[in-house]
Amino acid sequence: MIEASGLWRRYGRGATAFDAVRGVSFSVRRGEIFGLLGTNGAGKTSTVELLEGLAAPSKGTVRLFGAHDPYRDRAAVRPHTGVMLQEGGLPTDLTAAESLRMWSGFTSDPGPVDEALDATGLGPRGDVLVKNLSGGEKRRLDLAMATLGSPDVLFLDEPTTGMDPEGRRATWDLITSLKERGTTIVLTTHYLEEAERLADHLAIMQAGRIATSGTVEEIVAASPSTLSFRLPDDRAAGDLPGLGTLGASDVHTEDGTVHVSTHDLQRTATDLLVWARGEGVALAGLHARSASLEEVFLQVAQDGTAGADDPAGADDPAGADRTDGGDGDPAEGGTR
Ligand SMILES: Nc1ncnc2c1ncn2[C@@H]1O[C@H](COP(=O)(O)OP(=O)(O)OP(=O)(O)O)[C@@H](O)[C@H]1O
Repeated sequence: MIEASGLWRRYGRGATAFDAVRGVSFSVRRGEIFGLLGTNGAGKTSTVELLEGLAAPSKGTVRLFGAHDPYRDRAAVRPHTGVMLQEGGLPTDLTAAESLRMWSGFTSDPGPVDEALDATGLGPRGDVLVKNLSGGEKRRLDLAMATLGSPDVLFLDEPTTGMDPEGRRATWDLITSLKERGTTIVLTTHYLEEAERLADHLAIMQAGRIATSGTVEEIVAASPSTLSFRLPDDRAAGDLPGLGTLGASDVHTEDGTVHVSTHDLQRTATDLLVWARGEGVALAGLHARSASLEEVFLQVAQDGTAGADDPAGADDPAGADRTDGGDGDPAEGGTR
């Protein structure tokens, strides 16, 4: 349903040019939820706007529904897509229900407004002016608008930011039910739990690039698992078998607890326990766990920071061949 190949997005030109997206590729199949994660400024929104057809890439291609360029074939693509931007820009002097009714007029095949209000938990707030809705309620209204036309592809940019835990869970349920009806969804989020719960596969962006991608299991499996324990007072980490013997990648001690990192948890745990039994050593508080998505995310953020001072486009020898903000084409200007 979505194919992004070698996407670049450059803001500005000349000395102030900045490549916010630097060679991003991925594909999303029908009925999948694709999660895009990354630190602030990593390039998520800049990427999603290219998928939405709000701007053209400086380089690379986007195809929706097999053959359509969402920027050039906007008229064909737009009726089948739903977009929830990070900032909705709703008219503030309409009520929630009036906003949805107005939006119905722009939407092909809109569903009933009452259903959209109920599905997003706004049923009792339909007659409230948008300017009087809370931040979380406005996000719900944005979501109601994005889903009003039962889109085949739905773009959700940080859909639950500002929502309370109940609203977040209700939104997760709604997103899950949309997926069950076959909607293809691209989701950006800062909530790792949200990505873990919803996304079939995800990518973590850093400094305009995809640092890692796959299912949560695949992403986490690439990072080491950890065995933690305390040794008796008369023992130190140096007494343990060597890294090679344990199949471990690192051993370090922090506040009296030994942490052993390994990509083969079963082997390292077995070898460690066999050693402990042979030596008559008790491993107090022994704890084994796989890496978490949070650890991988933090690792990517750290590595990316270290390498983020590349000059814009330094590894793009051809240079971006189109720029945002030029040539009198309003859609190519910065959209925010
Ligand atoms: N119109 C613009 N002109 C110049 N730079 C821009 C423009 N829009 C975005 N940027 C820059 O591009 C980079 C990526 O921004 P983007 O909004 O895509 O990041 P993001 O991953 O969505 O961040 P966040 O999680 O904070 O929403 C940032 O450094 C941002 O300052």
